[in-house]
Amino acid sequence: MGPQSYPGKSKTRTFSFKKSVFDNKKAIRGGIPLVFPCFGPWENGPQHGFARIKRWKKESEAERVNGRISISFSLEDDDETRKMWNYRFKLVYTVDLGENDLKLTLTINNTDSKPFDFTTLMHTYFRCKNIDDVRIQGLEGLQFTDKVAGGTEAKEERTTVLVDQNYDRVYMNCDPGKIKVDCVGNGKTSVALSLSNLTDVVVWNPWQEKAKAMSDFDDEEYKTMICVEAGCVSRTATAPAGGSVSFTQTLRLC
Ligand SMILES: O=P(O)(O)OC[C@H]1O[C@H](O)[C@H](O)[C@@H](O)[C@@H]1O
Repeated sequence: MGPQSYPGKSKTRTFSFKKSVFDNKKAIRGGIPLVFPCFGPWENGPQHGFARIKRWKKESEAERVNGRISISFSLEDDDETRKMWNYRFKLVYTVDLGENDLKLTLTINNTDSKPFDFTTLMHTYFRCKNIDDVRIQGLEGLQFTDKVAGGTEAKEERTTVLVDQNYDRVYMNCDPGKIKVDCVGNGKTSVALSLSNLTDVVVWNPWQEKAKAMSDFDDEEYKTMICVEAGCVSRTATAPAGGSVSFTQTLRLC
């Protein structure tokens, strides 16, 4: 689940795929799916966990304050989630939209009497006019795991990252206020990320061959999307019994 479009200045900035259907079985490809409690392949359940395929409830009515609109949704454990992962929890996701920014906060409440470990991520799909123009700033000097190269680690040397092939990298220990994605939306827009507790950023585009093999991906759609996903995935986070942990990403048009 996640906002399916980000209508800053009346233009759609995030991306939804033509072939995506929400059926509670498979994740939607587009918007900002929420990954929890496991990023990547998961031995107990579906890839990236169950949060993105479950139907969430409205937690509060939409509220308009000082030109912003905000609404919260929640997801609690049920028989199905406990079969995969035997913990009680309540996730609260707050979407707070201003004229030029979108603030997304995921709070993971552990309602159980034992602590649990998890990984989580906001899997943002940005729409772009042309992937060849997209540039990502703020990754220079970071260690990354290259999943396409079998999980090898390397250091990013470039000040500006462009994606021109099958790309799946987990950048670690990111500066929470430095990452910026240029030339998204209409091709002239930049979006700056401001992160709290989300220390990793995954950059993903499956490129031509891999996209062709994916049933919910049109053959040419890889050219008009880039995923820049803020998460806590290279290490697990812990929610203590009865406690909570919050993660925030703000996307600001600049
Ligand atoms: O196809 P999905 O389950 O939605 O995952 C899409 C992608 O998500 C992340 O970016 C992972 O790093 C990739 O390895 C994965 O392929």
